[in-house]
Amino acid sequence: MSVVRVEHLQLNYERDAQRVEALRGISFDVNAGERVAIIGRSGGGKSSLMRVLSGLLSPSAGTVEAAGFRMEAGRLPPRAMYEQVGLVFQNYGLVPQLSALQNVLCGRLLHQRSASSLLHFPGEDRDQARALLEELGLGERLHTRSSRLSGGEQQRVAIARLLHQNPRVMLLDEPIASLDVHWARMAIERLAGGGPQSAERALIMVMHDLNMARQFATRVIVLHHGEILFDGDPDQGCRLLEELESRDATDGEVEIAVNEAAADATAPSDASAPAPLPIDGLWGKTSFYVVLMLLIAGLYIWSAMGVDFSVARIFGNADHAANFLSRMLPPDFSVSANVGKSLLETVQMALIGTTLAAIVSLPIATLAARNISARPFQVVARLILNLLRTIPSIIWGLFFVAIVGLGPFPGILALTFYAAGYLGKFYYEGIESIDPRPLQALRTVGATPLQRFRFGVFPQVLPLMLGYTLYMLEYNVRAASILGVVGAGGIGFYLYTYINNFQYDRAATALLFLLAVVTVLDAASSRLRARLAG
Ligand SMILES: Nc1ncnc2c1ncn2[C@@H]1O[C@H](COP(=O)(O)OP(=O)(O)OP(=O)(O)O)[C@@H](O)[C@H]1O
Repeated sequence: MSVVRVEHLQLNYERDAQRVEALRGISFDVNAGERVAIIGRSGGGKSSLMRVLSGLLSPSAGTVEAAGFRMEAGRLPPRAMYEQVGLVFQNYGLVPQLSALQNVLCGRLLHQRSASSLLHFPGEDRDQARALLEELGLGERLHTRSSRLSGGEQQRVAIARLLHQNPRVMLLDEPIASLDVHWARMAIERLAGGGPQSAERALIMVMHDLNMARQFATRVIVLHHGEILFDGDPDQGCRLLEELESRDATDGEVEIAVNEAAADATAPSDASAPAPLPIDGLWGKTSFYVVLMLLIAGLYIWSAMGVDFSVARIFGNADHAANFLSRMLPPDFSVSANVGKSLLETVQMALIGTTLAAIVSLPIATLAARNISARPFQVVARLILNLLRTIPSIIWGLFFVAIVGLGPFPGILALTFYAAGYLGKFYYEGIESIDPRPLQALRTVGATPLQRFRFGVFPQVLPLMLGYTLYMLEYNVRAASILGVVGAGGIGFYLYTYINNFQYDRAATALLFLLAVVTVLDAASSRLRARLAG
């Protein structure tokens, strides 16, 4: 009984405004119980075929039917197909920050319908995932982050995930390339299912190792330049490819020899003679840089004149500066109690403001990220974040003092709004920089968009987000220290009052306290951020 039917399948890519025909109208059927190896030279279209069979790309023309689900031009399959069709990616497609066990559990995402599955998987699923990993020799690595596993171990985790998904059609893009013969045999036998299951399953595997293809496949398809060159007996197919490869290798040698001869013939007779200097080009470049430097210098002079910038004014008023500094010393520590209390309030404001900003900005950033959100949401979310960022925290402070009155509360709101603008930008840029391959893999286990965010995006971006949030906290302590100027709480109130009343020795105490707190916080935050980055 055929479980995969491919008819006149074409797949084109666009590259540099040119059409690349990766698959040129191929047709074949695969029956339950078959183990088909797709082999061929590099660029022949093997991975492209896998992407279409797994529903990651829709055909440019022709149709594909996998386990009863039909795909055609512009039509991707429904999520339900992944109950029947699964894929092991060439690059494994594991989420690097999740453990081996968690990655395998992702194979069951299609079956997890309750919201609680975003936090934990049922015990039965966990037991089965554990057993699969033990079977594949990874019993000691259950809780190891997949990024810390070797290539062969990662490949076995990806195979265990597919086994946990347990589809009828198993697609495998070089599934055993990193495995030794023992684990390769073990994995293929396990995938084929053994017993009654083997009659129901179909394995379609891209393979580079022809010995493995001979050993493990019941049928071989040779893909060459997007066309099927051969479909049938494994030994015959592998021999054909070997011939093709040796013929191409010989052609290559001839080509290289011909090219070398041609290069010799055109080489200048005195190879050691220096090449003449392109005088015109050199002068052109130099004059360009001279003009550029003059323009930049002009820009600085224009700006300095515009703001009446004068070095003489700094040095000419040195006695004022000395007077100002001398009045700060020695600091008046009699105000330590008040200053200490307001400094504590400053830190509390920054802590609450930053936390609220992180909570507010995460959903907005998710909507703003190009790789996971739709265009209209991106535009609106980015506009909101731009607006929040454009207004300085002190102006937000003024707004909120006018709305809710004096005290630290409007200060917290000001910090929340201002920091949310920055954090949102940092977060969405972080989300856009994640590795897209694990997300694709989660699509092929039938994960919902929310599940893809929870298990694919969030673990990848979390260390980065925590780092940014800590950095924002550092920044917010400084920002909170000035909000008191507009009556929005914190140490700024005392700083402003002391300076206005010419009590510079008291202001010095407030500044020293602030410096101490900021220094301690910076050191702690840098350490934490370094650990998160590692
Ligand atoms: N995203 C893409 N955009 C443009 N062209 C692509 C893209 N992916 C693949 N191609 C082109 O399509 C053709 C088939 O590529 P494909 O990756 O399917 O080959 P392959 O047989 O899997 O190669 P390999 O054995 O090296 O992995 C190649 O010419 C390749 O350059």
